[in-house]
Amino acid sequence: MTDLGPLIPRNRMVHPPAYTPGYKTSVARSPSLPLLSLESGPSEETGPMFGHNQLGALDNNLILNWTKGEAPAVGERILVYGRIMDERGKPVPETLIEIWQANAGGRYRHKKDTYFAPLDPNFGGCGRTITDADGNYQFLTIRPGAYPWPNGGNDWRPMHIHVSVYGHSFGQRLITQMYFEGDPLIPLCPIANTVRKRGDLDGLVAPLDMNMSRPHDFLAYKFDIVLRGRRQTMFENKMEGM
Ligand SMILES: O=C(O)c1ccc(O)c(O)c1
Repeated sequence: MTDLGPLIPRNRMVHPPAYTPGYKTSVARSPSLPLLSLESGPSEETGPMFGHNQLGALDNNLILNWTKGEAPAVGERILVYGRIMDERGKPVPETLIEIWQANAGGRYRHKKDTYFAPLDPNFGGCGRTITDADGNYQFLTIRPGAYPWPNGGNDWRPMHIHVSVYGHSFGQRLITQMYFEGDPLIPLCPIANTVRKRGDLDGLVAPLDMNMSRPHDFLAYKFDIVLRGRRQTMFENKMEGM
C-alpha cells in the first residue's frame, strides 16, 4: 500500500468549533479539557477500502433503493451531483461518499425520531456511491423536508442532506451537510450558524442547476466538496448525528 504519511488534523480555527452553545447538544459533546495530540497509527491511516463491486446498482438512488413494491419514494425528485477536489482543484477519484437525510415530510427513519410527519414506507433515507476517475458523484433522491428540533424556542432545521466523504482510512473521514439555495431557514439555523464566515456557509449551499435538471423528471443541485485550502468545504466536528 502507498504510504500516505501521517494524517493532517483539521484546522479548528477555520472549521466549526466543537463547543457552540447555540447548538445545545454540542455542549455535552465537546471536550472540556485541552486536547492531547497523538500521532496517528495504522488503525487511523489504513483502510478499510471500498470497491465498486461492493456497491449495489441502486445504492445512489434513494428514490428506489428502499421501495418494497414498485412505488418510488414520495417527494420532489432531485439530482444532487458534484465533484470532490483537493486544494488545487485536482479531482479525488474512487472515494466513498455516503448521504443520509429526512423524507419529504422532514422525518428520519430512525427510532429516536418521533416527529408528526409520517414515515414513507418507500423511503429509507441513505445512499452511497464512489467518485469516478474525475472525482464526480451523483445521487437521485427527493428533497428532504425541513423539521423542528428540540434545541430551544422554535428552532427548525433547513432542508439538508448529510454527507460523509471517506478518504483512504477511518481517520480521514469528513462529514458535512448540504443545504439548498433559497431556503429562508438557513440563516436561522443554530447548526448552520456554527460556520463562522458567511462565505464559508455559502459553500454548503447547493445552487439549483437547471442545466443538469431533466424536463418532466427532476431538478438538479450542484454540491462540490473541496477537502483543503482557501476554498475548502466546512466540515463538522462530530462524527455521528442525524
Ligand atoms: O446534533 C444534533 O443534536 C442534531 C440535531 C438535529 C439535526 O438535524 C442534526 O443534524 C443534529
